[in-house]
Amino acid sequence: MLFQHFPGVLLGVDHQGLIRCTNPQAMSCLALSDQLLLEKSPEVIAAQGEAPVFARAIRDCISQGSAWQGLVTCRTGGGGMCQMSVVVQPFYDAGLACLVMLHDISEVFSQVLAERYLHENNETPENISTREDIESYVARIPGIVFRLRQAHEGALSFDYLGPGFEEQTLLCADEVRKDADVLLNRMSEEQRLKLSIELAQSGSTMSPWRLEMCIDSGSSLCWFEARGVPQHVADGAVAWDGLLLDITERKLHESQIEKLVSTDALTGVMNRRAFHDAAEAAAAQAMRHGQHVVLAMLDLDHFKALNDCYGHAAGDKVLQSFSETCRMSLRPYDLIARIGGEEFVVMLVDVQLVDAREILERLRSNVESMTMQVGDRALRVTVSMGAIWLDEAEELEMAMLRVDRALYEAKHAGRNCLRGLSRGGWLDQDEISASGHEGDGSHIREYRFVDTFSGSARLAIDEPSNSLHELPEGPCLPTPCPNCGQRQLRAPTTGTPDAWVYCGACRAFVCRYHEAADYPS
Ligand SMILES: Nc1nc2c(ncn2[C@@H]2O[C@H](COP(=O)(O)OP(=O)(O)OP(=O)(O)O)[C@@H](O)[C@H]2O)c(=O)[nH]1
Repeated sequence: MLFQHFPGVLLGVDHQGLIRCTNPQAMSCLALSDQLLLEKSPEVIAAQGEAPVFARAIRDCISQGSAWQGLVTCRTGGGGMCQMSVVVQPFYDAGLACLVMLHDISEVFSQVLAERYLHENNETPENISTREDIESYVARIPGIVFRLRQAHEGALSFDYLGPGFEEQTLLCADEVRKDADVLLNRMSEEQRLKLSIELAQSGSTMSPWRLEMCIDSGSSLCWFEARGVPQHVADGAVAWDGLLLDITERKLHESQIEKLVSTDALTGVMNRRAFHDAAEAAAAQAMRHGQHVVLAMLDLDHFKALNDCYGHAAGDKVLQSFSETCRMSLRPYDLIARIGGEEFVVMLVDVQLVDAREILERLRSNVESMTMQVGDRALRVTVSMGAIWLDEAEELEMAMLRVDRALYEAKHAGRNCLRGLSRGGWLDQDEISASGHEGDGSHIREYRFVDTFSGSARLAIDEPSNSLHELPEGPCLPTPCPNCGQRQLRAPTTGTPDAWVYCGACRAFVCRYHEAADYPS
């Protein structure tokens, strides 16, 4: 009985997930015969790209008894497509595990229009039995039925907005009907643009469209899945019959799952996988805008000993406090991730190079002064850090290798310190010192970096622009070094009288260019 008279397509699915029975509407609505459907999985009727969601809904229904409602673009026997509202529900009878109920939303829409006609004219169209029938039919359809019309000049208006719109969107249906912008203005710029692209494509190819959109009701954010089927209407304009389905709960669930898989459970910071994606995106964006990006690797010192002495639970507590200190010491848009047991990475985006050193130093010192109470003891830890700034177009994997070497240097140098790496080699922190040179009233400060990796020297000038100037590998000056007498003085080829001159023998900046070279005074 139920199968014969159900006002839509019904598929009975067994415990293996295969269709066991259908109703006559499968043929009349989808033009699919029993031969094509029986013993197949229900997702065979779903259009490409839609099948996985549909298959999962059926799997979950069979294994967990959970029901599902959604919209699926289905293939019809004639080679066409249609938008079906789908309900998957457990059904333990006659060897079945669940029922799949499908309603064609265009069909629903014509029923809705018929209902309106019925209401306005107080007449009964031939194909409709009673208003109660239609109302109960429409009530079974999940979502808000609409007809959206686009006039020739592109203006959008709603011919029809079904019941439930006001409760779900908290917007006044009458106002939205008069002016679609009342609804569209609640969407982000990006989603409005997506919608207009979908509508333009759908209007020109007369194919269905589908979009997930977020509507800001003022007091909350609601997610909807919208689908529309186009048709030409009387005045030659295009109208879409469609459904808005509230998917807020699903979106919330998805974002919780996303958070779970991207977050380190112990510390709440990002895990390695999430960091990789976020760091690549952040670095690419910063590079596009000409901003500096600094990557640092942090490793707690003697953590094994701490675990051995005070127990794993105390170690866990230290990791949590350490993460919290990182969060508090950095800006909200800097990235922090735990990539191993007691190993973390930090990415500072849009940072001036000299500031980066100060930020990381402050973090190191905050960790040093942090105390954690374990029983009657106050524990202290220290952290070693390696830091590099990212080169343009450098792969993140390569940068991770470089920063790992910088961290190794920090451990090697006695721990609880920061070591950096220039483009060519190590920046030995002990050698980094502000020379106090203030230019002539300008804000130029000079830093000395001795590159112990390659043995050559670099001169970094902290100008207001924070740009880094490397000492070119120019020829030796003929003058001997005022310190050691060796002839190994080098100066920038663009050397101004006040530029620093580096002695390869002393491995230090020893004098100004005009003091060393035959500079015309
Ligand atoms: N409590 C706790 N310990 C962890 C966790 N993950 C890794 N560890 C421990 O962290 C310790 C890391 O030890 P090592 O790699 O030898 O490093 P270290 O003792 O910090 O020495 P240095 O890095 O050289 O200063 C190991 O004992 C791991 O068992 C965790 O989630 N919780």
